[in-house]
Amino acid sequence: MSRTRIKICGLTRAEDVHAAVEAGADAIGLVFYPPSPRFVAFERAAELAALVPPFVTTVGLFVNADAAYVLQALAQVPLQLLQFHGDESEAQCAAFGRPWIKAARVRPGVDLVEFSASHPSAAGLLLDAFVDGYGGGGKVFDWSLIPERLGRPLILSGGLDPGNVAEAVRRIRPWAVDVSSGVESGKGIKDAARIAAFVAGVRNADG
Ligand SMILES: O=C(O)c1ccccc1NCC(=O)[C@H](O)[C@H](O)COP(=O)(O)O
Repeated sequence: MSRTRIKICGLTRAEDVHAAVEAGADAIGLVFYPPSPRFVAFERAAELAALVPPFVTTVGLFVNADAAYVLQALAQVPLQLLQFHGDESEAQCAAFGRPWIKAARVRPGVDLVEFSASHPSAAGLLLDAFVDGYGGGGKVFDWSLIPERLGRPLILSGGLDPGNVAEAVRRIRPWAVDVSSGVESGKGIKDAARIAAFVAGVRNADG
C-alpha cells in the first residue's frame, strides 16, 4: 500500500509553509479566491511558493475564476497543479495545459460517478463537504456517499483534523488527504503543532 499523500491548504504565512514542509506535507495550497480569509495576492503567493522545496507540490486554488485571472496567477506564481473548487466545467479546467484536480462539494443526492465522468481529464477528484462559500468550512461529509470506484485518485477533505484523520484514512484509503481549518489556530493562521499531529495521524493509519 502506498503512503497517503498530504496537502495542507490555505497557507498565508512563511512560517506556515516551513511548518508544513518540515512536517512532511507533499503539497501546499494557495487560495486565489478573494472572498476567502485565506486569500493570497499574487505577489505574496510568489513569495510563499519560493519557499517550497523540490518535490513538494504548490497547488493554486480557484473558484469560478476568469481564465485571465488564472493565466495571471500562472505567470506570476510557480504552480505545479491547479485546483478548481467551484462550478467549473471540464473545458474550463483543461484550458491551461496544466495538471488539475476538481473539487466535488458533497451532500446527499450528489452523483459522484457522474461528476467524475464529466471531468475526464482531471488528475484527481477532491471530495469536500458542501458548505456556503465553497470550501474551507471545516465540515465533515457523510463518507458513505463515496462510491466504491471513482476511476481516478481520490483526495479526501472536509473537516479533517488531527483527531479524525487516522480514522478517515483507515476507512476510505484515499490517495491523499487535504486539510485547512483543522490545522488552524485562526482563519488563515496555521498551527505548527496541529500540522505535525495531522501528519502523524496519517502516518499512523498508513501503518
Ligand atoms: O479555504 C478557503 O477559504 C476556501 C474557499 C473557497 C473554496 C475552497 C477553500 N478551501 C478549500 C480547502 O482548503 C480544502 O481543499 C478543503 O476544502 C478542506 O477544507 P477544511 O474543511 O477547512 O479542512
